[in-house]
Amino acid sequence: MVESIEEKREFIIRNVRSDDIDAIIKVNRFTLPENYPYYFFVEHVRDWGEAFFVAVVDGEVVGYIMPRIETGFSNLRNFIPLVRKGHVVSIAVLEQYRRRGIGRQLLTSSMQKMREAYGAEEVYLEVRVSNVPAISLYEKLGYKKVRLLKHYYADGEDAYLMAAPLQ
Ligand SMILES: CC(=O)SCCNC(=O)CCNC(=O)[C@H](O)C(C)(C)COP(=O)(O)OP(=O)(O)OC[C@H]1O[C@@H](n2cnc3c(N)ncnc32)[C@H](O)[C@@H]1OP(=O)(O)O
Ligand SMILES: [Zn+2]
Repeated sequence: MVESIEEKREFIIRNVRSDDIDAIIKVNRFTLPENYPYYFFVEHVRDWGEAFFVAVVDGEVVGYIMPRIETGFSNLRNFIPLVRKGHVVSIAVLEQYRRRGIGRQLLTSSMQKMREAYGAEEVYLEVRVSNVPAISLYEKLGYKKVRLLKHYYADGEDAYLMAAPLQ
């Protein structure tokens, strides 16, 4: 019998740097149909870099979370003034590195900084209704489905808008 001793190499989570952008774009193109122009990544690194994290294994970027901060109506509470909201624009982990806690740690690190560095009181995102792995991760971290966004994606699929308080 051949035994496979595949060691799971350790990952680190660190803040994004400008020279990570090419690697982040590669991860994004491998993992998601929602892609963005180069300058979009540059602006998010520049403006929201304290809450923008990458996961690195053996010096290679294998995952990222790209956030922004917005001011608008609360997704969680009615009849209150405008709030600062973290918006998870995109999160992804290369397939071969999934299910070892990277996505969870990217999300918790970013949510903490949304509050500490930018004063966000809540966080939200959109996710395909068929994306069971991502929805499971979000629910584990306290997100609730607050709205159904019909035909949100270019291919016609619906999205859930999911949101969580930051504390
Ligand atoms: C706002 C947006 O960007 S929406 C789009 C989200 N991104 C994508 O869909 C890209 C493709 N998918 C991915 O990159 C990954 O699957 C991610 C980012 C969603 C999750 O990354 P991972 O590193 O695998 O997550 P992680 O290992 O931290 O999982 C944490 C928990 O989420 C849940 N979860 C993760 N993957 C799955 C799955 N395939 N099935 C069920 N539950 C899952 C589990 O509860 C898991 O905990 P457990 O492993 O102890 O059971
Ligand atoms: Zn969004």
